[in-house]
Amino acid sequence: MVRAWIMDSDSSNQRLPHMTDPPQFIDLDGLKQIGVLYWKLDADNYEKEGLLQKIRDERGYKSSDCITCCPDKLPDYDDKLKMFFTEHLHSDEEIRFIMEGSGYFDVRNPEDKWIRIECVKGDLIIIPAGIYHRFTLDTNDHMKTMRLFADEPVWTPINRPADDHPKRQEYLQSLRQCHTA
Ligand SMILES: CSCCC(=O)/C(O)=C/O
Ligand SMILES: [Fe+2]
Repeated sequence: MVRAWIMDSDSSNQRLPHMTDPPQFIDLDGLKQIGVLYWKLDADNYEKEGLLQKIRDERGYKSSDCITCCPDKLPDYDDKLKMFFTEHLHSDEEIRFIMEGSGYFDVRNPEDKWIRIECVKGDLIIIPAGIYHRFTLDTNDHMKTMRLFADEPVWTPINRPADDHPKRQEYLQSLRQCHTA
């Protein structure tokens, strides 16, 4: 099952877990409260399993592609990983289905602390539009992921600060509504 935790304040080696001592784990409900959604799929049999297609149909994801993050398969590997790890938001959801390997998606919680989400083969994660986040490989240095998109397969990071961005405002409003409901 996916694990998530509040990160420590050590800014060395982004690929290490960076758990606090003792660890402060966040469960699936805690992730859902900040808009992050998660499913576990059978990465070796997902077409037959049918759950991915069901999620695609329900959430209207029209296109997808695959990206393999590793030194010999990702063009401009160093620059891309730097870009992925630069805190940013997107105007759409970020939907990633891990087909091989592993990596960390970090998201900011309402107190602006980093929550590290450990994603491994079979994990499907949806990071909401407007949340500040970043991505890094872990020390295994390999992750193959399917990227799903509501429309054209376009990936545009909007680096922090982007507090006035409409989707950032919309996201913050959704958190307020969640906590007053
Ligand atoms: C492993 S998917 C590449 C990273 C990415 O698309 C993104 O937006 C990270 O936040
Ligand atoms: Fe992103």
